[in-house]
Amino acid sequence: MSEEIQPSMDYNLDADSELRFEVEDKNAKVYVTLISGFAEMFGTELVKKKKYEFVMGAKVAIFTYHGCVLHLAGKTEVSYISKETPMIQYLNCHAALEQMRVVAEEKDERGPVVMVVGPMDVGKSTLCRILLNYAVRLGRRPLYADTDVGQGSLSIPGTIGTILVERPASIEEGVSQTAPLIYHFGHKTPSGNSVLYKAVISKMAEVTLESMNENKRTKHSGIIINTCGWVKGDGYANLVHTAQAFEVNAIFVLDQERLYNELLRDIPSFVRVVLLPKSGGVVERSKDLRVENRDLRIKEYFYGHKTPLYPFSFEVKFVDLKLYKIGAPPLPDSCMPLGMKAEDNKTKLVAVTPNLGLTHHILAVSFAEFTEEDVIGTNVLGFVCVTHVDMERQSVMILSPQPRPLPNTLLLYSELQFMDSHA
Ligand SMILES: Nc1ncnc2c1ncn2[C@@H]1O[C@H](COP(=O)(O)OP(=O)(O)OP(=O)(O)O)[C@@H](O)[C@H]1O
Repeated sequence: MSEEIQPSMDYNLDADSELRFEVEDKNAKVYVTLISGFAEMFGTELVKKKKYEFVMGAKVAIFTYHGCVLHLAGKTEVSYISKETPMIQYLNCHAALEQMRVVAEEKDERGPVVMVVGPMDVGKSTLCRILLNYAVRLGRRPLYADTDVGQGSLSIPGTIGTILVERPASIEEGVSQTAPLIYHFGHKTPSGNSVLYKAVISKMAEVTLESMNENKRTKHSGIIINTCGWVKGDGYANLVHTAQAFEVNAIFVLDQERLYNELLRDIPSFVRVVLLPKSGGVVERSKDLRVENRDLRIKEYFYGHKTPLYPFSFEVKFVDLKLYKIGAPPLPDSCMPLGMKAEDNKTKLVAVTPNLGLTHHILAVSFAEFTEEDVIGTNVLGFVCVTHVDMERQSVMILSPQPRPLPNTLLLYSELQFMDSHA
């Protein structure tokens, strides 16, 4: 078989410009090397002469403040240099946050808590990554809270979480996922259960803010909060709730003037609300691609990304499972017990009797041992996937990152599914 000759080319970038490219081919491998000068990818500096590998799905911008030469080898979908980037504005935002951190240090107060908002595909996650990278490059130790349940970066979809950021994101693998604090939500969009979403956000915010008191460096460094692209109606109400719960002191609004004006109207004036342009390079993702991405995140959870992981498969008897779903089906207020609102039902733990419908579903393994505990407000240990339900044997087969036994048997049902094609 003759090997296809791969294109390879040097790109000369002027100061304040970026090389953008996408990799779409399933088997393509694209390599980038910084030949001379200085360059960074979403805030992480490239090491000179090091070869970085990108595979299918990569949508990349390599930016330079001073000019550089980059070598690009392999089949890309598009590759071009752009001089129109909002990086200087993003850098100014970082500088403003840094000033707030200096003041926080002097007064031993909490540093900036900033929320990044905007519609879908405007580069919210990318801006968070840039701001976090710039902060750690200056020796800061900020927290990153990801409240995007659909396309979050800290764990599998259907969850929200917080992580302490101690080093710049890896060029090839993104934001580090070491030891995040993860909360189960169980739906791929906040609209799946808005009451529960708000309750989980409140709890996560409380714990995250409290954790800042344990470490002075983190306290002064602050928090960067990423949000969902759902900005209308209930989605907007969720954003306002998140801002209140985290007691934010700045909001960066990407691309949408309407959202910016709504926030100016509804958020107290001591919160700085800043409108920022989106980068022309941000790539729109179709609905199908979002579904694919969600699937990929779950696959990576069990099977790893660059470094392969080897999950375990074992049987668990129905009697050994304490399986719950959060949120009972809606009842009219008139049918509710005295003093309860229909809303309370949405955060209620409902026992699930195992059945065939569980097949392929993700289950969150709770840290809580008893239902009397605050299960919704307790973070999770990890996730398993039901690969098979055997009604005759009264058991389920599960895919788990750890060998048997389950570290805890209180499991929470998730609407998200994963077809394990490896099994
Ligand atoms: N300047 C750029 N040039 C090329 N690609 C970029 C650039 N900025 C961001 N991207 C890519 O665009 C894609 C979408 O960006 P990002 O995930 O930050 O958007 P988002 O607003 O957070 O999306 P969502 O609505 O799903 O939360 C990502 O794959 C990212 O790598």
